[in-house]
Amino acid sequence: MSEIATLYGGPPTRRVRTRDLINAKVRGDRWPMLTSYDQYTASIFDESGVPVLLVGDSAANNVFGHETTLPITVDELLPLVRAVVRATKTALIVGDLPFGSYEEGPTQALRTAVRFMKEGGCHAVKLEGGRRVAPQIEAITGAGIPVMAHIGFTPQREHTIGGYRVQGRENEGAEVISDARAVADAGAFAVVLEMVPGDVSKQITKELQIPTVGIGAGPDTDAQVLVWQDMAGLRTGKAPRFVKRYADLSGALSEATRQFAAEVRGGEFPAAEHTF
Ligand SMILES: Nc1nc(=O)c2c([nH]1)NC[C@@H]1CN(c3ccc(C(=O)N[C@@H](CCC(=O)O)C(=O)O)cc3)CN21
Ligand SMILES: CC(C)C(=O)C(=O)O
Ligand SMILES: [Mg+2]
Repeated sequence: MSEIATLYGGPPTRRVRTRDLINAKVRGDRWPMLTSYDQYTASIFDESGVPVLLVGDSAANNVFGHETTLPITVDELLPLVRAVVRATKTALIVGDLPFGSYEEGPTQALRTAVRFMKEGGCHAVKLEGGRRVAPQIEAITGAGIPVMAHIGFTPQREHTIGGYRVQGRENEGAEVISDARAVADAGAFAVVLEMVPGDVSKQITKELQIPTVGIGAGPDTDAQVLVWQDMAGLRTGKAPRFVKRYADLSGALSEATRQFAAEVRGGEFPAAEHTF
């Protein structure tokens, strides 16, 4: 029995819907979310029972090699969204709106969200911000497009925030809590809490009826998300403290690559069975 089956109480015969995630919260069932940017990871995560996949603007870092998430464009992200949608059968696919594609106001935000649904084929969109983007969330959900919010540390604002910093350490997290209420009231179906103290995210999770998705927000959120290359150990170097590596893909791929290179140099590959 896969986790997807337990999420909506049956075998994996259809896509997960936002309603299933609300129902999971009512039952007290936690669920995992991962980023994905390509068909092979998407299909592995889908078949492994991850009910929600995020085609993150973090593709800027983890696919295109940028320092920050700021440079990625809608035109660059949409083909990755399409690939992930095409490769999956049951996961709900969320497309992450890039920096600059929704800040101008509700009209721009809705226009971009419609492109994600039409051209990307995803099932929901995500955008960063709390009270500030409540009008955008209202406009998008008003058109029937589910919105996942994202508050706490919002990487698209790192130049204003001043680096990667835990948010909500002052005033018992009053700012983060009021952002959480604002996005829920605006109609978001879920909210990502990034780098928020555990007690603050616990309180938000208890108060809101929509699921909370934590990243560096402690154990008490309804769901947990990680960037897949962090989770699988493909990314090397210093990872954020909230990352747990469940595999060493970097080591495995380096070893395979060295062996291939050595066998080509040594004339051992291709052998007879690889030759027509
Ligand atoms: N590979 C990857 N993983 C991510 O989690 C991620 C991305 N890319 N790209 C977009 C954003 C950027 N994020 C980040 C990036 C760095 C830290 C970080 O370095 N955190 C440190 C410092 C925390 C502090 O000083 O309070 C840490 O140790 O957690 C955190 C979140 C999360 N997102
Ligand atoms: C880390 C998650 C929540 C994200 O926004 C991304 O990967 O772009
Ligand atoms: Mg993002």
